[in-house]
Amino acid sequence: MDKRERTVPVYLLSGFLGSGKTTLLKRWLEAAEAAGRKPAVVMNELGDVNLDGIEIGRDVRMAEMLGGCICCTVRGDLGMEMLKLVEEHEPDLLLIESTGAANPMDIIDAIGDASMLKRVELKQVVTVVDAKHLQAQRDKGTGQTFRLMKEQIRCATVLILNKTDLVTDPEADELERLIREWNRFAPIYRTVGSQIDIGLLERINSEAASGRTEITEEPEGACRCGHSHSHAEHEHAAHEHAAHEHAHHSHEHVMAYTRYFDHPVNSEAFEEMMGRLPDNVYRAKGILSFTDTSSRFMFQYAYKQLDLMKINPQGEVPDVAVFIGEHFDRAELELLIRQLAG
Ligand SMILES: Nc1nc2c(ncn2[C@@H]2O[C@H](COP(=O)(O)OP(=O)(O)OP(=O)(O)O)[C@@H](O)[C@H]2O)c(=O)[nH]1
Repeated sequence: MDKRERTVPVYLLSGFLGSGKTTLLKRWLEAAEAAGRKPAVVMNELGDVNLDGIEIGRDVRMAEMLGGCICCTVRGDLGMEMLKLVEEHEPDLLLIESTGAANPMDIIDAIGDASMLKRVELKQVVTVVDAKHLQAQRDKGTGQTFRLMKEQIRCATVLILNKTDLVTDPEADELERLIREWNRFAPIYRTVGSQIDIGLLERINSEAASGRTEITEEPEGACRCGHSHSHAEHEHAAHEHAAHEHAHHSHEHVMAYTRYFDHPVNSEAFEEMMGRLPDNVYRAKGILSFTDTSSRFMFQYAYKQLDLMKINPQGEVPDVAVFIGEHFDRAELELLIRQLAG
């Protein structure tokens, strides 16, 4: 069949900050490449630089949407970027990685709008859940982060309970029960390093996201995305709208601070500084040159866990760090960073 007549399947990767979406995206791209399929990617970052994109192969067609979240500030651009990718590159599949602060409901709407203009079809909403973080949020029991995580879980057609190496088996059982209360339909897979059979991920439950599932009553705790529950959607239109309004604003508490570095820093001082980050800075990533090593490093920090990887980025990539958290004091953070520079 002529590629232009085919429908391009779209997979949306959702999940809170640092849950393992990029790790999954990389696996997906490897699987697509191994199967001889051509993927295209839309990556969205809250910060002004796409650090995750550096890890993705240069030959993958990618649209970067930076400095805002596709579910609101740059939402209008998503459809356009998708259509451009499809038009120009005729991919076999399209993967969209949203920021961890995004509410999938709004992105699903935007994909729906794009599908009216081009043959693209949302196949799965894959929500990656950080087991340890969900556990901590559940223990706290309130707050915008907890509500957003719940929303992301509700909208999923497939759920990945990731980072299960950081919880015990009984704790993972408990978390699955909690997730089930919010989403009764999506299969749940436990993973470490988002390791899952991608073929399976593409096959399972494949009608759910595209609106073909017939559901005669809205089950308690069901997804409110309105894409898989067409009956309920009409009956509860007003309620849906209220939920939408609320959800649309539910992540405004999350903020990003992008900091460029003019000089290399000491690696030990850097690790020490990361250990002193305030609790409300729960995610950070960046690329740095150290005074005491010859290679450059990419760092990833999620909920107190710091990983450093040697990298050799292509092209001009500045030394930069992006810090993401809730209502944190930028001045306090800047002070920590200045101390680092000596
Ligand atoms: N312990 C543990 N760490 C993991 C696991 N999966 C991913 N990580 C680490 O968690 C960090 C965040 O992973 P990413 O894949 O970048 O998460 P993300 O959801 O794309 O993050 P954002 O783009 O900030 O929303 C990285 O340092 C990963 O190496 C896991 O199963 N266990």
